[in-house]
Amino acid sequence: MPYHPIAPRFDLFQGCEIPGAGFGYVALQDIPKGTILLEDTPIFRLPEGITNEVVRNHLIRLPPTVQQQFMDLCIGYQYLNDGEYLGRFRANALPCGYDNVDGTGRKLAGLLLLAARFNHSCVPNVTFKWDSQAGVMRFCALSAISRAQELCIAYDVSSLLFTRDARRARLQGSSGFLCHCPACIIENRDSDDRRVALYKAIVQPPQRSPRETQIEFLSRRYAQICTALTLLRMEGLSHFRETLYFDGYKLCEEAGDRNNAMLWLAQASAAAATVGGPHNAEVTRRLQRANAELEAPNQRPQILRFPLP
Ligand SMILES: C[S@@+](CC[C@H](N)C(=O)[O-])C[C@H]1O[C@@H](n2cnc3c(N)ncnc32)[C@H](O)[C@@H]1O
Repeated sequence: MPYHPIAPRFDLFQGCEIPGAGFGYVALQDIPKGTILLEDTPIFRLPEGITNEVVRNHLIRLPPTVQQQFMDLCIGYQYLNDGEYLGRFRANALPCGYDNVDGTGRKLAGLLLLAARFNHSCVPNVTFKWDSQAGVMRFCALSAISRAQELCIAYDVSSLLFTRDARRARLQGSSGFLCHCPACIIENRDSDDRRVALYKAIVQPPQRSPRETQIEFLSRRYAQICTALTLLRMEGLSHFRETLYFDGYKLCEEAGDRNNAMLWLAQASAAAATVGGPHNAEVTRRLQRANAELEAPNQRPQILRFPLP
Protein backbone atom coordinates (compact mmCIF):
# COMPACT_ATOMS: atom_id res chain seq x y z
CA MET A 1 0.00 0.00 0.00
CA PRO A 2 1.48 3.42 -0.89
CA TYR A 3 2.51 5.48 2.12
CA HIS A 4 0.74 8.80 2.60
CA PRO A 5 2.91 11.28 4.50
CA ILE A 6 1.16 13.23 7.25
CA ALA A 7 0.21 16.75 6.27
CA PRO A 8 2.69 19.39 7.50
CA ARG A 9 1.62 20.52 10.97
CA PHE A 10 1.03 24.13 9.96
CA ASP A 11 -1.29 24.32 12.96
CA LEU A 12 1.89 24.05 15.07
CA PHE A 13 4.37 26.18 13.11
CA GLN A 14 4.52 28.71 10.33
CA GLY A 15 7.10 30.22 8.01
CA CYS A 16 8.32 33.77 8.54
CA GLU A 17 11.37 36.02 8.20
CA ILE A 18 14.11 35.31 10.76
CA PRO A 19 16.50 38.20 11.45
CA GLY A 20 19.88 37.36 9.91
CA ALA A 21 18.81 33.97 8.51
CA GLY A 22 16.25 34.57 5.74
CA PHE A 23 13.05 32.55 5.88
CA GLY A 24 12.51 29.98 8.67
CA TYR A 25 9.86 28.23 10.77
CA VAL A 26 8.51 29.43 14.13
CA ALA A 27 6.31 27.58 16.65
CA LEU A 28 2.73 28.88 16.89
CA GLN A 29 2.16 27.10 20.21
CA ASP A 30 4.06 24.97 22.72
CA ILE A 31 5.06 21.72 21.01
CA PRO A 32 5.74 18.57 23.07
CA LYS A 33 8.95 16.61 22.58
CA GLY A 34 8.61 13.84 20.00
CA THR A 35 5.81 15.49 17.98
CA ILE A 36 6.03 14.67 14.27
CA LEU A 37 6.10 18.06 12.56
CA LEU A 38 6.54 17.19 8.93
CA GLU A 39 6.96 14.26 6.58
CA ASP A 40 8.36 15.52 3.31
CA THR A 41 8.91 13.61 0.07
CA PRO A 42 11.88 14.62 -2.11
CA ILE A 43 11.06 16.02 -5.54
CA PHE A 44 14.18 14.10 -6.60
CA ARG A 45 17.17 12.34 -5.03
CA LEU A 46 20.56 12.55 -6.67
CA PRO A 47 24.06 11.22 -5.94
CA GLU A 48 27.16 13.33 -5.36
CA GLY A 49 29.14 14.61 -8.32
CA ILE A 50 26.19 15.55 -10.57
CA THR A 51 26.19 18.55 -12.89
CA ASN A 52 23.97 21.60 -13.25
CA GLU A 53 22.52 19.98 -16.40
CA VAL A 54 21.50 16.80 -14.54
CA VAL A 55 19.57 18.81 -11.94
CA ARG A 56 17.92 20.90 -14.66
CA ASN A 57 16.84 17.74 -16.52
CA HIS A 58 15.18 16.38 -13.38
CA LEU A 59 13.52 19.69 -12.65
CA ILE A 60 11.96 20.30 -16.09
CA ARG A 61 10.00 17.03 -15.84
CA LEU A 62 8.11 18.41 -12.82
CA PRO A 63 4.98 20.63 -12.83
CA PRO A 64 5.66 24.38 -13.34
CA THR A 65 4.52 25.24 -9.78
CA VAL A 66 7.10 22.84 -8.35
CA GLN A 67 9.78 24.25 -10.65
CA GLN A 68 8.90 27.72 -9.39
CA GLN A 69 9.09 26.63 -5.74
CA PHE A 70 12.53 25.17 -6.44
CA MET A 71 13.71 28.40 -8.11
CA ASP A 72 12.44 30.38 -5.07
CA LEU A 73 14.86 28.52 -2.75
CA CYS A 74 17.96 30.31 -1.60
CA ILE A 75 21.39 29.72 -3.10
CA GLY A 76 24.37 30.30 -0.82
CA TYR A 77 27.13 32.43 -2.29
CA GLN A 78 29.63 29.57 -2.31
CA TYR A 79 27.32 27.62 -4.64
CA LEU A 80 26.92 30.42 -7.20
CA ASN A 81 29.63 28.96 -9.45
CA ASP A 82 27.77 25.63 -9.56
CA GLY A 83 25.02 27.16 -11.67
CA GLU A 84 21.47 28.06 -10.71
CA TYR A 85 20.12 24.47 -10.57
CA LEU A 86 23.02 22.58 -8.98
CA GLY A 87 23.71 25.54 -6.68
CA ARG A 88 20.15 25.49 -5.34
CA PHE A 89 20.22 21.73 -5.03
CA ARG A 90 23.44 21.72 -3.02
CA ALA A 91 22.35 24.59 -0.77
CA ASN A 92 19.08 22.89 0.19
CA ALA A 93 19.35 19.10 -0.21
CA LEU A 94 19.54 16.74 2.79
CA PRO A 95 20.98 13.21 2.96
CA CYS A 96 18.19 10.83 1.89
CA GLY A 97 19.48 7.25 2.04
CA TYR A 98 21.20 5.20 -0.63
CA ASP A 99 20.65 4.26 -4.25
CA ASN A 100 19.42 0.68 -4.08
CA VAL A 101 17.77 0.77 -7.49
CA ASP A 102 20.86 0.74 -9.69
CA GLY A 103 22.79 -1.52 -7.29
CA THR A 104 25.57 1.04 -6.69
CA GLY A 105 24.49 1.80 -3.11
CA ARG A 106 25.64 5.40 -3.59
CA LYS A 107 24.66 8.02 -1.00
CA LEU A 108 21.81 10.21 -2.19
CA ALA A 109 20.78 13.74 -1.34
CA GLY A 110 17.15 14.75 -1.71
CA LEU A 111 15.49 18.07 -2.39
CA LEU A 112 12.56 18.56 0.01
CA LEU A 113 10.68 21.72 -0.81
CA LEU A 114 9.14 22.34 2.63
CA ALA A 115 12.06 21.06 4.69
CA ALA A 116 14.50 23.26 2.73
CA ARG A 117 13.15 26.15 4.81
CA PHE A 118 14.44 24.84 8.14
CA ASN A 119 17.36 26.95 9.30
CA HIS A 120 20.32 25.49 11.16
CA SER A 121 21.02 25.82 14.88
CA CYS A 122 23.88 24.57 17.06
CA VAL A 123 21.16 23.95 19.67
CA PRO A 124 18.76 22.12 17.34
CA ASN A 125 15.23 21.42 18.52
CA VAL A 126 14.11 19.42 15.48
CA THR A 127 15.58 16.15 14.24
CA PHE A 128 15.13 14.36 10.95
CA LYS A 129 15.46 10.82 9.73
CA TRP A 130 15.07 9.28 6.29
CA ASP A 131 12.46 6.50 6.23
CA SER A 132 13.55 4.38 3.28
CA GLN A 133 10.45 2.16 3.41
CA ALA A 134 8.02 5.06 3.21
CA GLY A 135 10.30 7.24 1.05
CA VAL A 136 9.83 10.24 3.35
CA MET A 137 12.02 12.39 5.54
CA ARG A 138 10.43 12.67 8.99
CA PHE A 139 10.97 15.75 11.17
CA CYS A 140 10.26 15.50 14.93
CA ALA A 141 10.57 17.82 17.91
CA LEU A 142 13.80 16.83 19.64
CA SER A 143 12.84 18.65 22.82
CA ALA A 144 9.82 20.56 24.10
CA ILE A 145 9.55 23.71 21.95
CA SER A 146 7.98 26.90 23.30
CA ARG A 147 5.62 29.12 21.38
CA ALA A 148 7.50 31.70 19.22
CA GLN A 149 10.74 29.70 19.30
CA GLU A 150 12.32 29.04 15.92
CA LEU A 151 12.30 25.41 14.72
CA CYS A 152 15.81 24.46 13.63
CA ILE A 153 17.65 21.35 12.55
CA ALA A 154 21.42 20.67 12.65
CA TYR A 155 22.91 20.73 9.14
CA ASP A 156 26.06 19.07 10.49
CA VAL A 157 25.59 17.06 13.69
CA SER A 158 29.28 16.28 14.23
CA SER A 159 30.17 19.99 14.44
CA LEU A 160 27.81 20.42 17.43
CA LEU A 161 30.73 19.16 19.54
CA PHE A 162 33.06 21.93 18.35
CA THR A 163 33.71 25.33 19.92
CA ARG A 164 31.79 28.32 18.56
CA ASP A 165 34.64 29.48 16.29
CA ALA A 166 35.25 25.99 14.95
CA ARG A 167 31.52 25.43 14.31
CA ARG A 168 31.20 28.74 12.51
CA ALA A 169 34.28 28.02 10.38
CA ARG A 170 32.97 24.56 9.48
CA LEU A 171 29.52 25.85 8.49
CA GLN A 172 30.95 28.77 6.57
CA GLY A 173 33.15 26.34 4.62
CA SER A 174 30.48 23.71 3.97
CA SER A 175 27.31 25.79 3.71
CA GLY A 176 28.57 29.32 3.12
CA PHE A 177 26.90 31.26 5.95
CA LEU A 178 27.97 32.70 9.26
CA CYS A 179 25.87 30.96 11.91
CA HIS A 180 23.58 33.31 13.85
CA CYS A 181 21.99 30.65 16.06
CA PRO A 182 21.49 31.31 19.81
CA ALA A 183 24.66 29.32 20.64
CA CYS A 184 26.81 31.29 18.17
CA ILE A 185 25.47 34.82 18.33
CA ILE A 186 27.58 35.69 21.38
CA GLU A 187 30.92 34.31 22.51
CA ASN A 188 30.62 31.99 25.52
CA ARG A 189 33.83 30.46 26.87
CA ASP A 190 31.95 28.21 29.33
CA SER A 191 29.93 26.74 26.51
CA ASP A 192 33.13 26.21 24.48
CA ASP A 193 34.71 24.36 27.42
CA ARG A 194 31.64 22.17 27.79
CA ARG A 195 31.65 21.28 24.09
CA VAL A 196 35.37 20.43 24.21
CA ALA A 197 34.74 18.13 27.19
CA LEU A 198 31.82 16.56 25.31
CA TYR A 199 33.99 16.00 22.23
CA LYS A 200 36.53 14.14 24.38
CA ALA A 201 33.88 12.02 26.11
CA ILE A 202 32.04 11.12 22.90
CA VAL A 203 34.59 11.15 20.08
CA GLN A 204 37.79 10.34 21.97
CA PRO A 205 36.79 8.07 24.87
CA PRO A 206 39.77 7.25 27.15
CA GLN A 207 41.87 4.10 26.96
CA ARG A 208 42.80 2.13 30.05
CA SER A 209 46.23 3.16 31.30
CA PRO A 210 48.74 0.42 32.27
CA ARG A 211 48.67 1.66 35.89
CA GLU A 212 44.91 1.25 36.25
CA THR A 213 42.98 -1.84 37.24
CA GLN A 214 40.00 -2.67 35.04
CA ILE A 215 37.52 -1.51 37.69
CA GLU A 216 39.44 1.76 38.21
CA PHE A 217 39.28 2.39 34.48
CA LEU A 218 35.57 1.57 34.28
CA SER A 219 34.89 3.88 37.26
CA ARG A 220 36.81 6.73 35.57
CA ARG A 221 34.90 6.23 32.32
CA TYR A 222 31.60 5.99 34.23
CA ALA A 223 32.27 9.36 35.91
CA GLN A 224 33.09 10.88 32.50
CA ILE A 225 29.86 9.54 30.95
CA CYS A 226 27.75 10.92 33.84
CA THR A 227 29.45 14.33 33.53
CA ALA A 228 28.93 14.33 29.76
CA LEU A 229 25.20 13.66 30.18
CA THR A 230 25.01 16.69 32.50
CA LEU A 231 27.00 18.82 30.03
CA LEU A 232 24.63 17.86 27.20
CA ARG A 233 21.71 19.05 29.32
CA MET A 234 23.52 22.32 30.13
CA GLU A 235 24.19 22.88 26.42
CA GLY A 236 20.56 22.07 25.52
CA LEU A 237 21.70 19.24 23.24
CA SER A 238 19.66 16.09 22.73
CA HIS A 239 21.95 14.42 20.19
CA PHE A 240 24.64 12.00 21.46
CA ARG A 241 22.70 10.90 24.55
CA GLU A 242 22.06 7.56 22.86
CA THR A 243 25.82 7.06 22.35
CA LEU A 244 26.60 7.88 25.97
CA TYR A 245 23.85 5.68 27.40
CA PHE A 246 24.96 2.88 25.10
CA ASP A 247 28.56 3.25 26.32
CA GLY A 248 27.19 3.13 29.89
CA TYR A 249 25.40 -0.09 29.01
CA LYS A 250 28.57 -1.69 27.61
CA LEU A 251 30.54 -0.51 30.64
CA CYS A 252 28.04 -2.13 33.06
CA GLU A 253 28.13 -5.35 31.03
CA GLU A 254 31.92 -5.37 31.21
CA ALA A 255 31.72 -4.90 34.98
CA GLY A 256 29.19 -7.75 35.24
CA ASP A 257 26.57 -5.29 36.51
CA ARG A 258 23.66 -6.65 34.51
CA ASN A 259 20.78 -4.93 36.30
CA ASN A 260 22.22 -1.51 35.63
CA ALA A 261 23.27 -2.55 32.12
CA MET A 262 19.60 -3.08 31.45
CA LEU A 263 18.64 0.36 32.76
CA TRP A 264 21.33 2.09 30.70
CA LEU A 265 20.19 0.20 27.61
CA ALA A 266 16.58 1.24 28.15
CA GLN A 267 17.75 4.88 28.33
CA ALA A 268 19.78 4.37 25.13
CA SER A 269 16.68 3.03 23.45
CA ALA A 270 14.53 5.97 24.60
CA ALA A 271 17.20 8.47 23.49
CA ALA A 272 17.55 6.72 20.12
CA ALA A 273 13.80 6.94 19.60
CA THR A 274 13.82 10.69 20.31
CA VAL A 275 16.63 11.45 17.89
CA GLY A 276 16.05 8.90 15.19
CA GLY A 277 12.45 7.76 15.48
CA PRO A 278 11.29 4.57 17.14
CA HIS A 279 13.20 2.06 14.99
CA ASN A 280 16.86 1.96 15.94
CA ALA A 281 17.44 -1.69 15.02
CA GLU A 282 20.74 -2.21 16.86
CA VAL A 283 19.53 -0.80 20.19
CA THR A 284 16.19 -2.62 19.90
CA ARG A 285 17.97 -5.94 19.21
CA ARG A 286 20.30 -5.54 22.19
CA LEU A 287 17.43 -4.51 24.43
CA GLN A 288 15.48 -7.64 23.50
CA ARG A 289 18.55 -9.81 24.09
CA ALA A 290 19.28 -8.16 27.44
CA ASN A 291 15.61 -8.57 28.48
CA ALA A 292 15.71 -12.25 27.64
CA GLU A 293 18.97 -12.76 29.52
CA LEU A 294 17.70 -10.95 32.58
CA GLU A 295 14.77 -13.32 32.76
CA ALA A 296 17.20 -16.13 33.59
CA PRO A 297 17.37 -15.90 37.44
CA ASN A 298 21.00 -17.01 37.68
CA GLN A 299 22.00 -13.98 35.58
CA ARG A 300 20.82 -11.49 38.18
CA PRO A 301 23.76 -9.69 39.76
CA GLN A 302 24.01 -9.08 43.47
CA ILE A 303 25.99 -5.83 43.26
CA LEU A 304 24.78 -2.57 41.75
CA ARG A 305 27.96 -0.74 40.83
CA PHE A 306 27.08 1.65 38.05
CA PRO A 307 23.64 3.16 38.64
CA LEU A 308 22.17 5.66 36.23
CA PRO A 309 23.16 9.24 37.09
C1 LIG B 1 18.44 25.45 3.54
S1 LIG B 1 18.34 27.16 3.60
C2 LIG B 1 17.27 27.47 4.96
C3 LIG B 1 16.14 28.40 4.61
C4 LIG B 1 16.57 29.78 4.23
N1 LIG B 1 16.72 30.61 5.42
C5 LIG B 1 15.59 30.42 3.26
O1 LIG B 1 15.36 31.63 3.38
O2 LIG B 1 15.12 29.73 2.38
C6 LIG B 1 19.95 27.56 4.19
C7 LIG B 1 20.26 29.02 4.24
O3 LIG B 1 19.57 29.65 5.31
C8 LIG B 1 20.41 30.57 6.00
N2 LIG B 1 20.67 30.05 7.36
C9 LIG B 1 20.30 28.84 7.84
N3 LIG B 1 20.66 28.70 9.12
C10 LIG B 1 21.31 29.82 9.48
C11 LIG B 1 21.94 30.26 10.68
N4 LIG B 1 21.99 29.51 11.78
N5 LIG B 1 22.51 31.49 10.68
C12 LIG B 1 22.48 32.27 9.59
N6 LIG B 1 21.91 31.92 8.41
C13 LIG B 1 21.32 30.70 8.34
C14 LIG B 1 21.71 30.64 5.21
O4 LIG B 1 21.59 31.68 4.29
C15 LIG B 1 21.72 29.30 4.49
O5 LIG B 1 22.47 29.36 3.29
